[in-house]
Amino acid sequence: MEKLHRTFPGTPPVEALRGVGFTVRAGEAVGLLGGNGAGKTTLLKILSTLLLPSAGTAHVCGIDLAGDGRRARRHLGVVFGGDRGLYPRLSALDNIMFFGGLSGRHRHLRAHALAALEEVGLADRAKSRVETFSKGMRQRLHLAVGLLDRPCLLMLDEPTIGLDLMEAERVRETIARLARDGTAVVLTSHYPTDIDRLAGRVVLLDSGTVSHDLPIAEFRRQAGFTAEVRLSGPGVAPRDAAVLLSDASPRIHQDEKGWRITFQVAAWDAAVLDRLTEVVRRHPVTDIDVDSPGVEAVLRRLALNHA
Ligand SMILES: Nc1ncnc2c1ncn2[C@@H]1O[C@H](COP(=O)(O)OP(=O)(O)OP(=O)(O)O)[C@@H](O)[C@H]1O
Repeated sequence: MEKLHRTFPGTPPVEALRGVGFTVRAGEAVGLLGGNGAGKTTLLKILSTLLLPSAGTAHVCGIDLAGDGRRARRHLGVVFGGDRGLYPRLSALDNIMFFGGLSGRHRHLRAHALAALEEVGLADRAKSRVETFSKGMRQRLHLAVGLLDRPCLLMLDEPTIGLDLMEAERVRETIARLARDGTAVVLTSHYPTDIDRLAGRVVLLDSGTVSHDLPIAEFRRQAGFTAEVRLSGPGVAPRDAAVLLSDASPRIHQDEKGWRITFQVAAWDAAVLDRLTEVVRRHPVTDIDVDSPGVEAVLRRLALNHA
């Protein structure tokens, strides 16, 4: 994508995209993030040829999306979250055959449809009506439709929305496998876990422009700390522990079961470890949890800086 602009007419006009450009390589999964109204859906619509940009260009597998949308579409897969866009009274196989037919694919359609169902773990339910499917199964069927043409670019808009933990994980596993096998993936999600688990890179949109485009490890470093540590123990929170850790802004939580002190480590070094050891030596610490910052911590920090 290069310098993509999209303005929606109105008074005043809305500039949804203001010069967005980035590249997604084969086998790369990019997490497309941004608050409500940042421009994610507009961008996905342009990339799936549903909307033309006001200016700028985008290519998929070397094909100009605006110039030859029909040919480009054969290389694109689009998966939206939620229940939209399936025919409940048709079987899974008939749904996928229908959408395959619409995209102009006729040769070996049935065999490809069955292979896509196999890929998402629905082969044994191929003949069942979609109205008998759980949300997770419907979402996997959406994925199967998106996979039918073996797209080189797969776009997923909130692919795990409304799914339980197990189903969300199954969907994520399928997406991760596709990226490993060489598909370029662009994924939006308001669930940080999706991005943490899947994205190799994060592109953050802010009011229609790219504010961050970083490998995931570097994006996580924007959180401003290396680790969050939680110490807990029985009884009353030790005051000197908070003093020992004072430059790490410790937060103390006390309840009837005991205490918990949470603090952030900017960078691990001997001084931090010494102070931690001192707390453990002086007090009956029963648990130490250490977490690296995830995407959520970064987004929280950026939102705070914004405010
Ligand atoms: N058809 C339209 N007509 C007018 N304005 C629109 C239209 N579609 C989107 N917009 C506006 O463009 C901006 C970007 O919207 P978009 O839906 O792309 O954001 P988003 O990042 O997908 O947000 P969300 O996370 O809430 O889905 C918003 O200000 C929105 O109101």
